[in-house]
Amino acid sequence: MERNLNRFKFINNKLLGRKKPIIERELSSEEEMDVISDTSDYQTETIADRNEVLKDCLPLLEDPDLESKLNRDFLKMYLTAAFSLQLPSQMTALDASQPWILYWVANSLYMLDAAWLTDDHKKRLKEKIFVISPDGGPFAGGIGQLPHVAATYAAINTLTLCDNIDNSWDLVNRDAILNWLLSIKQKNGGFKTSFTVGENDTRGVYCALSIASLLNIITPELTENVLEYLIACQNFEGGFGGCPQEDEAHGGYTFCAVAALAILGKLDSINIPKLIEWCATKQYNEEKGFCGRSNKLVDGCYSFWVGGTIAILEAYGYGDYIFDHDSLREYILRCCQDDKMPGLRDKPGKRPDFYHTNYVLSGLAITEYKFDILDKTNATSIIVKKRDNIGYSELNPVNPIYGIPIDVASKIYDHFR
Ligand SMILES: CC(C)=CCC/C(C)=C/CC/C(C)=C/COP(=O)(O)OP(=O)(O)O
Ligand SMILES: [Zn+2]
Repeated sequence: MERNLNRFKFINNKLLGRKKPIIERELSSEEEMDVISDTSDYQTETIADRNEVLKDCLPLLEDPDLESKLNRDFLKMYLTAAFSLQLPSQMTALDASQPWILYWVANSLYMLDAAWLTDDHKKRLKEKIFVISPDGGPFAGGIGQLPHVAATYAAINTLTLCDNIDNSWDLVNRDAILNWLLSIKQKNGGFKTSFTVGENDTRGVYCALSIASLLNIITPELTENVLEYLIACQNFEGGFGGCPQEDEAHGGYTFCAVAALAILGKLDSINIPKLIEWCATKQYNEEKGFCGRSNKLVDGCYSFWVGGTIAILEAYGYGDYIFDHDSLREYILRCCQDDKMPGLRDKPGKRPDFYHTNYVLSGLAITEYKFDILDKTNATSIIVKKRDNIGYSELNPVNPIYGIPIDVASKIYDHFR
């Protein structure tokens, strides 16, 4: 047993993960019948971790006294407190992510009820963004920091949610943002996160294209080689890794690649059936929610990263029932909220936070609507219909490509055209 454990640790540490060689074999249909996933004899860290999660989730999923209902008022209290209370000191770790916090809070409030994001909130959000970057962009994560593509994405989404309060959309320096995006563009079609430094992966591509399409500053120079870069990120699993020809498929990087392809109007350039299969297999039967990578743990934020990817596919006509909507709702409503702690969380045992509140809520909104698109060359022209026979949490529908409500995305798009 001890020997086995060491062997599995060796396999886990040295062979699994990003360096794992890929072995694919076609099975005959008879062989397929014999393949039963039976891990009962083995104990690996992965299996032990998942069993712990199941121990926490199953009682909540099966509790007859627990109601599968969103506690909207509790969430409102949690989100509005962000405007009046000093944030806890542990949040200094997010010092370079200030526009992200603003976006998560504003977006969550707006999804719950557009009127809950008041004009006073909007003015304060807008002021904060322009205090960080008084020149109107590109935007940094905090005062005195370098402009960053993810901070600029979050800042533009926040200003979009603020609905041009005090004419703030016209204070955005679109020329400076375009020139800066071109300065972080790489020859291989990717984007670095900052000028000369930072990561180059599908997050950068998505943020750059999302910003540029909302502000109407997309040029041929900006999109040169981007399609080739994204196509090369889809791997044998069907999902997308962060970088071309390199990475394990991951829900976050897959969302970024698929949303970027939608903005380019090029979803038909990838292997859609494999992508659908990969997305569908990220939902666990037992926990009912999504994980972000094969054999990893369920996490509420993938309700959006994977659920949003599926909603994009649905909008572009690639299928209506790629995942089990009712099951995801059960995971979200029973395992991601708690009547003692406001806010939404990754999984039972974790503390709620603004990031998970935003993406779990966005995922919940996605379960309640059917997605379609009016004009495939305009990613803000997504439309929705309420799904039949599914619960309703009175959430404003989200445009899954931009991660903001449909109405505000199309409003800023129209403003700059
Ligand atoms: C717009 C933008 C910048 C989007 C970012 C998308 C993205 C990459 C999201 C992933 C976030 C996440 C939960 C990472 C955890 O990885 P992990 O390895 O700790 O967790 P795992 O075990 O679930 O894979
Ligand atoms: Zn998460």
